[in-house]
Amino acid sequence: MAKVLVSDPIDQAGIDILSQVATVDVKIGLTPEQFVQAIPEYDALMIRSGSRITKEIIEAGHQLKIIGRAGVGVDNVDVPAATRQGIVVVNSPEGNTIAAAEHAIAMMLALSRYIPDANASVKRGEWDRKTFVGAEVYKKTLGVVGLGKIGSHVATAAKAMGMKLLAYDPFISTERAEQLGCRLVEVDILLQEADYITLHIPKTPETTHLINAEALAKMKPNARIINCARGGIIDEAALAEALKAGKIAGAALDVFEEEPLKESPLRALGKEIILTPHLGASTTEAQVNVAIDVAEQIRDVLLGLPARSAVNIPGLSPDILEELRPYMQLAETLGNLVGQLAGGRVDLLNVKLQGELATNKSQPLVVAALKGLLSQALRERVNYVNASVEAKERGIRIIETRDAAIRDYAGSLHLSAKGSMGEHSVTGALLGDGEIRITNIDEFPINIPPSSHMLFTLHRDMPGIIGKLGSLLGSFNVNIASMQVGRKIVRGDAVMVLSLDDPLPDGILTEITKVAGIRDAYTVTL
Ligand SMILES: NC(=O)C1=CN([C@@H]2O[C@H](COP(=O)(O)OP(=O)(O)OC[C@H]3O[C@@H](n4cnc5c(N)ncnc54)[C@H](O)[C@@H]3O)[C@@H](O)[C@H]2O)C=CC1
Ligand SMILES: O=C(O)CCC(=O)C(=O)O
Repeated sequence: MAKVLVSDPIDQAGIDILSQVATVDVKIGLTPEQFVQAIPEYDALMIRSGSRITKEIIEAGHQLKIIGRAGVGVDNVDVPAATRQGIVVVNSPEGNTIAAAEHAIAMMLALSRYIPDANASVKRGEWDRKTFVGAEVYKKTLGVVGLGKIGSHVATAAKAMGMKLLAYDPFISTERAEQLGCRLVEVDILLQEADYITLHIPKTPETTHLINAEALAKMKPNARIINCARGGIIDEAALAEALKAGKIAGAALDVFEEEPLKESPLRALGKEIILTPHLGASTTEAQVNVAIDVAEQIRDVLLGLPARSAVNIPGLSPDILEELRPYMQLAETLGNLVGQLAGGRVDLLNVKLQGELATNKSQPLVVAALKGLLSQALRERVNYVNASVEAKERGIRIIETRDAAIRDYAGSLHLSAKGSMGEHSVTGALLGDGEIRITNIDEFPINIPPSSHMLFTLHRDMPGIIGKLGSLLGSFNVNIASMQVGRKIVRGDAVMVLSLDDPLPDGILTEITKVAGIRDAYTVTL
């Protein structure tokens, strides 16, 4: 049975789903060293934001097939390292949207009315009504940085509270912003005009310290900023300075440059700052949602099915995959075949998507062809996740072309590869029942299904050659299952394709090329 390691607190609903297909070990609070030691025996790993999955941990996970992040941000996983190792990384893009948005709204209101400090003072036995005179959000301007799922929900709620809305998001259309009642502006305008700023962007090199001393200096003295997105988007030292100097009025932070928050000048500040320990997703509802969402994906991947929210397999959604499934096998088989014909060290793969396959949706077929091409070298180490990375690292150039003209089949795939044994091409298609047919080899027409052991020859079409080859194979005790000749003109160049019941013994290829008229011979194992 497969084994899953759960290294952060996950709702029981998720554990129950995992237990349908795997043995589940819950081990919270592992040190990096303990992680490296533990991980080799696991097929899957399920985490929240508490575990940092480094390259070292990933490289030690020899059996890992999937890392599931029960939440949105995958910045605590070294995704490139996982991709290189062929490990699918999945998340739950929507399971905690509402929880995080509501936390941001709660932070905005709590900050405006000093609720945490007022509450603490009453609990201390005080009755101080002067210190905690707050501000209304009604008719104030909220600047939303990042108008994605969470930012959109925050905008909708804030609009209902009578706030005016600005938004900064270079990847969102003006129409979408207008639909949400937001005026789309540049970041500087937002910083200068907003009374409240709320951040809902991922942490990337571009967004790291987006809110630094310079940005803080542009904000109004009455402005308050909320970060329920990711630590490090705000420069914490600069924020502490700005709050101390009264350059802005307040800040509410749920996320920090380093978590858990250690020694920090932020702790020394008063009612103008609220700090929560990364609670954005911490609602019962969100935790059930993300646990179920991610556990289902882990279960599916362990059962050999696709994941619906893989962050490192672009374009391979289950719907598209379902539609393309029969063609994926075709692409892999042809990739494997052309890779063997072209020899090792392929440096160019040309993939032509023909007929009804000539659409953008067919892009995963290129990945499948690459997977097939690399399978001789990498065996089970290559998969849909790492095929493109592996190809790039090996310097394989990929040319993808589309030709919508319908030929003999509704959709067909033409691959050509240049390698150490020259340039070779194959074309293939599917019969009505989904059976694969190789329809062309090196531009010679044939019609043959792939088989485990195949022999291809390039020869002159002349009497007696088939018989000689048959006798030679017979003398080596190799049984021929089927045979076909493809030629363009009578007595011209031709290819012969043989399906064999047995693998070819060593040395026989040299004997085959000694047969008069045979120029080249290639064996292929599929
Ligand atoms: N505090 C917590 O517990 C939680 C935090 N999060 C964090 O909230 C953030 C937002 O999550 P979602 O709304 O689900 O993501 P999303 O992907 O739906 O939205 C992110 C938006 O940011 C925009 N964006 C990307 N780069 C940008 C840039 N340089 N400048 C401005 N906008 C940019 C994108 O166009 C997108 O519209 C993420 O960082 C996520 O990790 C999410 C859930 C819980
Ligand atoms: O797992 C958590 O509680 C954190 C959630 C979060 O930050 C995210 O989903 O990006």
